[in-house]
Amino acid sequence: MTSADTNEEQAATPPQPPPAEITYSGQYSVNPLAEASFRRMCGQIPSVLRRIAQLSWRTDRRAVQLLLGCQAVTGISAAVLLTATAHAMSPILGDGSAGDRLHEAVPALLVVAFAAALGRGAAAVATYAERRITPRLTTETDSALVEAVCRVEAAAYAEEGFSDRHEAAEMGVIRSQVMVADAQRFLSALIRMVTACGVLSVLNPLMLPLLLLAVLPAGVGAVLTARVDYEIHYANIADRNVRGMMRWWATTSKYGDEVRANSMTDYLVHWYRALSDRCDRRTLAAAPRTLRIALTSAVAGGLFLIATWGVLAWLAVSGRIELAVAATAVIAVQTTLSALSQVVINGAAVFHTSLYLSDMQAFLDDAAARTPKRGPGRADGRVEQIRLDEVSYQYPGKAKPAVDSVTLTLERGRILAIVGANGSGKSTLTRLLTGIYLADKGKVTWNGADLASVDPAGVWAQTGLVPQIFAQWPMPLRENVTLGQPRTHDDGPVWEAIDAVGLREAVDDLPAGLDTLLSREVFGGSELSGGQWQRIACSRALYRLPGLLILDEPTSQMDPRGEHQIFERIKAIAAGRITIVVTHRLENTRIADHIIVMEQGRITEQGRYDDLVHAGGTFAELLQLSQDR
Ligand SMILES: Nc1ncnc2c1ncn2[C@@H]1O[C@H](COP(=O)(O)OP(=O)(O)OP(=O)(O)O)[C@@H](O)[C@H]1O
Repeated sequence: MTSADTNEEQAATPPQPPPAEITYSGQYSVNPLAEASFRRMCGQIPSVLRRIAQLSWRTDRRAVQLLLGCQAVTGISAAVLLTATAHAMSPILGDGSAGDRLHEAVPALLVVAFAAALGRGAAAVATYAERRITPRLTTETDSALVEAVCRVEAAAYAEEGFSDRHEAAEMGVIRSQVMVADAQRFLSALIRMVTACGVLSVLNPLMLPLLLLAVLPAGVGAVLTARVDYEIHYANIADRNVRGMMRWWATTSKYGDEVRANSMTDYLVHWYRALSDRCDRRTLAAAPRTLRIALTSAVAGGLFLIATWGVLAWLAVSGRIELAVAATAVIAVQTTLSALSQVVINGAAVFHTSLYLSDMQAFLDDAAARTPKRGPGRADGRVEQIRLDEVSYQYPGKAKPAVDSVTLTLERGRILAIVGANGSGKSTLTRLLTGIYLADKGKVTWNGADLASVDPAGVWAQTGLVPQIFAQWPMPLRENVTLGQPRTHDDGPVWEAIDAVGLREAVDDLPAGLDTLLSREVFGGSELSGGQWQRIACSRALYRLPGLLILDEPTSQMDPRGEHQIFERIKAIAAGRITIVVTHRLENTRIADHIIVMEQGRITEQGRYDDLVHAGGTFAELLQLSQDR
């Protein structure tokens, strides 16, 4: 092929398609702030301070007490400092020699120095207290979020907006790293400001309203800017969510081979950049608005500030206040101004935090409401029989049920095989059998108890599941088998499970045997092959000695020896449990006592292997196709 051919071919190739436009959708797509008034937004600050205080109190009471104590000391020292300054001014600006004036002012100046030192000391201790609270508060918030997601009904994952709201809630965790510091700075600035204002209003009542007017525009500006930031955050949630997922898929070593050998790097980078650009575009589009807000508030604030200084000069020049009082007023104005700007900056930060905390709390509340609450029933005793009566299940947003009016009885000691085309509902059926999903119609019973009213923990304690796509936990091999639920103090049963799947030799070859960390990415970790991982997945289900053993394509990655060994094992232990095998390798269904064939969510054929082979139905057709090479 000539280079001209190559160029022609390249020119004919369509450009890289952009990432799909995904919007944070459904009932949660409405920005809660869009219609909120400025007053309502400011009104959120006290309630978020209360929330932060409650969270901190639960984390470390003593540190909170220390923090509050420091705030009180800050207020007292600020008041003492200004009052002592006023006392020092009279002698300093009075008559007499410089030495005499200074001498007379010394006691007041000493008080000033002491109050300043006390204020600084209180600030340092407050920072220490905040640093005691923040890490644990963040960990607590983060862990609560992880736990909430792990504990919801599995059906929630398929619901509209669930993962986007999870992403939005993550921002609350990030924000929790700064919220105590923001709240602490806000409170201490507020205390300093109130104190300085008090002193100022004693000196001259006119000064205070003017000063408030000087800072008010900055406050309004900061809150409006926080509102714009939140709007952008809100608009970017869906893209950020997808970008986060894409980042993991693109960079995890698990898919490294596929990314490279299928030349996906360029497209993935293009995707990632395109999503980031989309987020940036929204952010940049808002920049003129924030600039307008900043300029307007600066101009308004500046005008009021000029008025404040003008009034102070007029009071002093016209002799309405003494020079000493005017000098103290200058210091009080400066103190109030700096405290006020801190109040505004940190108040806006607290307000900003409140937005993300509300998202996080809403998600946590929603997740708590979605934990399985199925009634007081218990699935006690070994499971002897599972029955499905006219069971149907439809995924949210899907037009047709994934499982449609299925009736079936499973008995202990028997093996059921489920076969059928892709998407015919086999995996969904296993989720219904185990109560991972609850049926929309009909009922599933374990030993006669309806799963809709039974605590699922008891059901899952009796279940061993090898799913089609199984987890490869970055944990030591032992925990990959026991899943953190050891049956004995020794490793005997672990080795038994490993022997059952023919993995002893491979484990012996690992650098630390059962202690080997199964994660190539971690220093000292090792990696297994795909088939070896699948054997681990089988061993963990066997290790549980479950009453219900479900194997969904358990040997798809195994060599024939491994596959044979697993099926021999399934047969050998079948007497003590209900066994379900989902498979596309129809030869493997020979071990089953009963086979069901699923099509579009329904059971269309059932019987034993020999009957179905000669029935001339779907099973026979699929078997023939699998042998037609
Ligand atoms: N989490 C989900 N959310 C929405 N729809 C789903 C979900 N999981 C499965 N489905 C849909 O339900 C139907 C049945 O899927 P299921 O996974 O049960 O099929 P299957 O028979 O196990 O397929 P396969 O042989 O490919 O594993 C399919 O149409 C699928 O698109």
